[in-house]
Amino acid sequence: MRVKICGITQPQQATAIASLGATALGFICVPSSPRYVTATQIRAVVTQLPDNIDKIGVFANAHIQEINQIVQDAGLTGVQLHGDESPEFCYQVRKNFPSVEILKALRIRSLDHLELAAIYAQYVDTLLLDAYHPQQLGGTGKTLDWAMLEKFHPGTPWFLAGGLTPANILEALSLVNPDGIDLSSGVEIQPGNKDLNKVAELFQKLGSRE
Ligand SMILES: O=C(O)c1ccccc1NCC(=O)[C@H](O)[C@H](O)COP(=O)(O)O
Repeated sequence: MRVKICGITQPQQATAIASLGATALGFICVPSSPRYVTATQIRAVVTQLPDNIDKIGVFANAHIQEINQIVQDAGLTGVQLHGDESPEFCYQVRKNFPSVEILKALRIRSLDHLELAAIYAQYVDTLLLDAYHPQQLGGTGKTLDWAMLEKFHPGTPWFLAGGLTPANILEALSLVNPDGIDLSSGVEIQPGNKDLNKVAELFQKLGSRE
């Protein structure tokens, strides 16, 4: 299973988290976020990481030119669209970056909202389901209703996100069967400062399933 730790800001924490078992790291390219990092800061982290770690930039309602510039300057291997991007916009991004993984985050409010997944699945490589929060776009610590996702099979690989922690991950995975999981605030001391003990506990819990 893919494991993405999101909201990385510090090079030493990135390499430690990769060594613990993360397969992907996320960098928040949304200026209003307390976890925001510039392309220069991301590059400083990315150059320290092994090739097999996915380096994913998280954007929200950004212009395609801005995404383009940051992908190149930072050395990203993936782009996560976490705002209100339309399927058409996702398709444009997909066409612009044929060798970059494109992820669309859907902030799920209700069962009806899940129907969007089938539409977006046609235009992106991967979906990410996050919890809806009226004021914050992401990193909220709010969980989804996992029982609602028991039969969720969008036809494309997907990550489960939203309020996952070392304490609740096994319960979540007993109900839901995603291709990957994404955690941010559940493994943090404060926004952008990851708690390596919690990350280690997460991988210990995941290891106990095998
Ligand atoms: O984390 C942020 O600050 C953020 C800001 C704006 C857009 C997206 C953001 N995070 C996206 C993520 O992929 C988080 O990992 C995801 O929302 C889960 O967060 P959490 O509930 O804290 O595990």
